[in-house]
Amino acid sequence: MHPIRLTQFAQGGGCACKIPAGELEELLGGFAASAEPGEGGWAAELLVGLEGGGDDAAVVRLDGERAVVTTADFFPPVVDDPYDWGRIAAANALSDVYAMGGTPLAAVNLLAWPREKLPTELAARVLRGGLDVARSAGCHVAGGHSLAAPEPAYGMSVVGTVHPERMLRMDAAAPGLPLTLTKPLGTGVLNTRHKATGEVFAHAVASMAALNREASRAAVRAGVRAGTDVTGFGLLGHAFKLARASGVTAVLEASAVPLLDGAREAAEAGFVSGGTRRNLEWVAAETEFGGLPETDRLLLADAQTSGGLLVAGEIPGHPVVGHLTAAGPKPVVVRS
Ligand SMILES: Nc1ncnc2c1ncn2[C@@H]1O[C@H](COP(=O)(O)OP(=O)(O)OP(=O)(O)O)[C@@H](O)[C@H]1O
Ligand SMILES: [Mg+2]
Repeated sequence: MHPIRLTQFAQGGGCACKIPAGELEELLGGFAASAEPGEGGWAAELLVGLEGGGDDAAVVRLDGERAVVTTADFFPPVVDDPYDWGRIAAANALSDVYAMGGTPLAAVNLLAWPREKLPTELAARVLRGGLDVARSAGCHVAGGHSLAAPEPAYGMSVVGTVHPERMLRMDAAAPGLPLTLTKPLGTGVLNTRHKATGEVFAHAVASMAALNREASRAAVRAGVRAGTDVTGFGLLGHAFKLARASGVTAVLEASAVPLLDGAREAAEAGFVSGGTRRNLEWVAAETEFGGLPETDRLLLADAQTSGGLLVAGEIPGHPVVGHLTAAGPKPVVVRS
């Protein structure tokens, strides 16, 4: 077990400590509609903003072939190892650029650190993890901001580019398309177990620290136009957001959804975060579950940290977990 258990300094955990989806939408309601330019007008055309429930990142057009993608993400420690936490947080922040089909160019660190409680040397290892993952993505880490705070938090703001006609948008999914998921679910329950017991799940760490770059490139190459990444709102929450924004119904085949080893056992043993339970509550009214058992519902709602891409289309080598139909009575249907 790690000598200093970073997860014990966090109340919540990773993407599971996001403000619940319903509350966030209430908070942001009217934010997009009220956005009128000042006297000089806008400096650039906004291609993707908060309309329709928001997307993974904001996108503004530069010209006919290039647009700028911008996003930010930071969260408390999800694992005890500082270097791994840094890698995971960076992969997660970069992921929102990949979720738009873009290429990250430069990032700046966002760091909150309880200076009296934790040694600076640990913070340096967190930043090192972030730097190593960003470098592997070909993305500069060229600055940042640091804050003394009661709880540690780390992440990045990332800027990238994307072709304006080849983005993976939340609102461009169409009936008849398959749904592909590029990483297995279960990081939420395994992180919750890690926080409670100190057991290390190396395969979950490897999955969270892995970039969504290849999946994103393959999707864009395959002509996919709609997608998102599966993070704090779980597969169900993100599938709902995609279906709602596109005006379609997402049909998920529960048995086709891959799980990390040990995820089902962790869920059955009760290592379920508050975030996951709130996800399930949020989507319950929008989802037709049939007779799907509670554990399976929780796993489909499991709040992921640095999860995979969910795209409307096929990516060779990744499982199809459902398909899209014309809008039915519910935006999400789960078949057992
Ligand atoms: N404080 C905020 N002000 C304005 N918009 C916000 C704020 N917090 C979240 N949003 C927007 O709400 C939407 C949903 O946020 P969320 O963090 O779930 O998206 P996300 O970045 O794709 O998440 P993740 O990083 O977990 O993939 C996004 O469009 C995001 O930009
Ligand atoms: Mg996202």
